[in-house]
Amino acid sequence: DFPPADSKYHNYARAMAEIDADLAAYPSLMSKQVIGKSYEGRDIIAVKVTNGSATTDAAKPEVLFTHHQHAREHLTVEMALYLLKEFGSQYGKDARVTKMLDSRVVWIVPDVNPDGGEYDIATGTYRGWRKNRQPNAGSNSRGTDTNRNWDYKWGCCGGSSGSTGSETYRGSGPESAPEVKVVADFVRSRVVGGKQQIKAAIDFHTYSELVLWPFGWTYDDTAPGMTQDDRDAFAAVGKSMAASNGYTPEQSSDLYITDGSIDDWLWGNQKVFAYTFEMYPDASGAGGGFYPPASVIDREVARNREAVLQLLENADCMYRSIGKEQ
Ligand SMILES: NS(=O)(=O)N[C@@H](CCC(=O)O)C(=O)O
Ligand SMILES: [Zn+2]
Repeated sequence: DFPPADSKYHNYARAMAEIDADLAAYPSLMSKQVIGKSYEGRDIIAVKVTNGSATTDAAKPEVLFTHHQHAREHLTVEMALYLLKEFGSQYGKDARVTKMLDSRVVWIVPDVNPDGGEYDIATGTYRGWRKNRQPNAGSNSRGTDTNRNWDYKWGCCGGSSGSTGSETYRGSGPESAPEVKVVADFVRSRVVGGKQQIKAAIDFHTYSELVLWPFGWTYDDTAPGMTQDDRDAFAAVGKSMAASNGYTPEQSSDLYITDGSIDDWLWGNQKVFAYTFEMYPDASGAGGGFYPPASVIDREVARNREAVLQLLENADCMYRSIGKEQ
């Protein structure tokens, strides 16, 4: 479990229990589905948040929030729990939240890598673990970096490693990590009538306080599959979200080249306007690096409230942000 001083953080069991309590408290807004299992057999869940009695779901654009791809980035699970609490408690009270839950479907996958998260805290002292806990054939090194395992330009461009011991090991093939296949299959299941219902997404990470958008595999702003309008819409909404939380907005390759990332696949393969948020602390790491004190949780999860609302409000047409309909 977490060290005693950090007992406010939720381990897997406590996070799942908190979510079940939210489901019980807000039955008309929330439902849970198990979308698959981690390598070690833990449930990977998706929580659906919408006013079920409003117009049929078919008419509502969908937005996906994913959390905890990287084991040591525990603040991102707290971010998921905050969103569930905020949506549940503010529906019918806050006009923007109410309007969004009446007109959007929100999917929250609160823990993509539960095995890694549990391993990181299993001894009561943080291990600094990043990857999943899947063994690698012929190697004593465990773990695939799930954020290099998505099936878009996998291993194309020096943005990942082929060495099993590397922190950015891309796996034996695209979607070789069970956790990635589970979430990718879920996203593919949201193609209805040939159209992907999910329009926008945020994958939460720590740290450095950044709002990132694709592509990560190339330094170029535009490329096949990313027109100037696409890029300008990504940047316009990205900059607006960053202005609200004080993070730095940039294309993810401005940080470093990554290949096989979730955002490149969500946009490149599914045309989902997908962002990565790197949460607190800033790039200096002052404030605790991957392990900020529990005292900052409430402030740092609430810091993204406005950005989340802005993405929801833009999700029906991201090009509106650049004065286009497309
Ligand atoms: N959270 S993190 O691992 O330090 N940074 C992310 C950045 C993701 C990205 O650039 O798309 C990663 O390298 O997967
Ligand atoms: Zn990360």
